[in-house]
Amino acid sequence: MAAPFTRIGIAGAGAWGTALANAAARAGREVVLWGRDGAAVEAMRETRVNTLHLPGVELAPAVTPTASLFDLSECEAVLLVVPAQASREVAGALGSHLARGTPLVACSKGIERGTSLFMTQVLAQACPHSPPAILSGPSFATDVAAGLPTAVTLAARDGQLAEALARALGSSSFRLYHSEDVRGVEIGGAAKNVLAIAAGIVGGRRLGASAAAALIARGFAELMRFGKAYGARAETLTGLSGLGDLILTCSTAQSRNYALGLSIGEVGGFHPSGRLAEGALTAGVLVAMAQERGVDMPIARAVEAVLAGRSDIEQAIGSLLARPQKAES
Ligand SMILES: NC(=O)C1=CN([C@@H]2O[C@H](COP(=O)(O)OP(=O)(O)OC[C@H]3O[C@@H](n4cnc5c(N)ncnc54)[C@H](O)[C@@H]3O)[C@@H](O)[C@H]2O)C=CC1
Ligand SMILES: O=C(CO)COP(=O)(O)O
Repeated sequence: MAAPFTRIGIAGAGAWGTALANAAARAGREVVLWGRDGAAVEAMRETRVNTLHLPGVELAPAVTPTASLFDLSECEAVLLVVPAQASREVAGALGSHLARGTPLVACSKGIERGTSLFMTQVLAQACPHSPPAILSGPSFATDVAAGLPTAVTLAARDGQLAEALARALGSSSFRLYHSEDVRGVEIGGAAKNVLAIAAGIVGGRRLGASAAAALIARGFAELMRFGKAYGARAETLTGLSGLGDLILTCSTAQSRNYALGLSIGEVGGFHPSGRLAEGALTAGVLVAMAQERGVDMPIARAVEAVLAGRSDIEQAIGSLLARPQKAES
């Protein structure tokens, strides 16, 4: 029988971790929310607001903030919600605290640089006694925190586990679909962030709504090609975590990745804002992995070249438009 998941741990008290903590509380769970910054956690305990990352949103009464990883040891499942590149470090530190078999759900969107591993592969290595799962889909932290209707996908290799976790975290405003296609779900979230930077550049350069739509459609073709080459199912890539999240993130400056592209398009160069934009960290490894399997991803390549300073925007746009005409695929 699946665990009842009475108590859920959240490792990472940024915008998304805090929003997920409230969502889990809304689903009727007891929630322990871990953040690494002791002073910020203390302030959260006193004010019941995560002023730094999710201002204006009150923590639900069932959420207990803590700066001690030990406090996650009683949790029946833990959501890992730190930036993708920090996932190995935090999952490794969690390992000694979690009971054997406690599911660990990756909620970040990226691919590990240096190893080219997807998030659940990183978790499996760093925390080998926990079955890994992935939660991803079109969902801004502010929307989820506000209780606006949102739908995402939760995947685990064990379909019964995915279903039980989805049931434990879901509510009328936060709907979770379950899946066994772990790879498909994690690829969609990682790739769409890179493509969203391109969409932002198109917006910042004022290239028009037609170009924006073309970018999404051709970007989706790249995501599909990459996903198929790495073992994703087509129906996952066309679902919430693939096409759904691509459309969301390529459409509004509410996305930090789109906003980064917007500023590049407007200003003409890459000036890091200090806000997390996972696509900027994923672009290089995504393009390298595409190349390795012979997958053509011209838009992702152009984003990577701009971010690395090897190409300016006019060159990047020019190289995309100058590609030889070909059959649509
Ligand atoms: N904000 C959003 O709307 C959504 C974000 N995500 C994903 O969630 C992940 C986290 O994003 P956000 O929470 O929005 O970022 P954020 O910038 O709001 O928060 C990141 C948190 O991680 C912590 N952190 C960073 N490095 C750490 C380390 N080495 N050890 C421990 N903690 C560390 C920071 O202190 C901070 O609390 C990203 O992969 C993002 O793509 C997914 C869906 C929605
Ligand atoms: O993943 C997200 C929405 O689904 C959040 O996007 P950004 O990280 O670009 O803000």
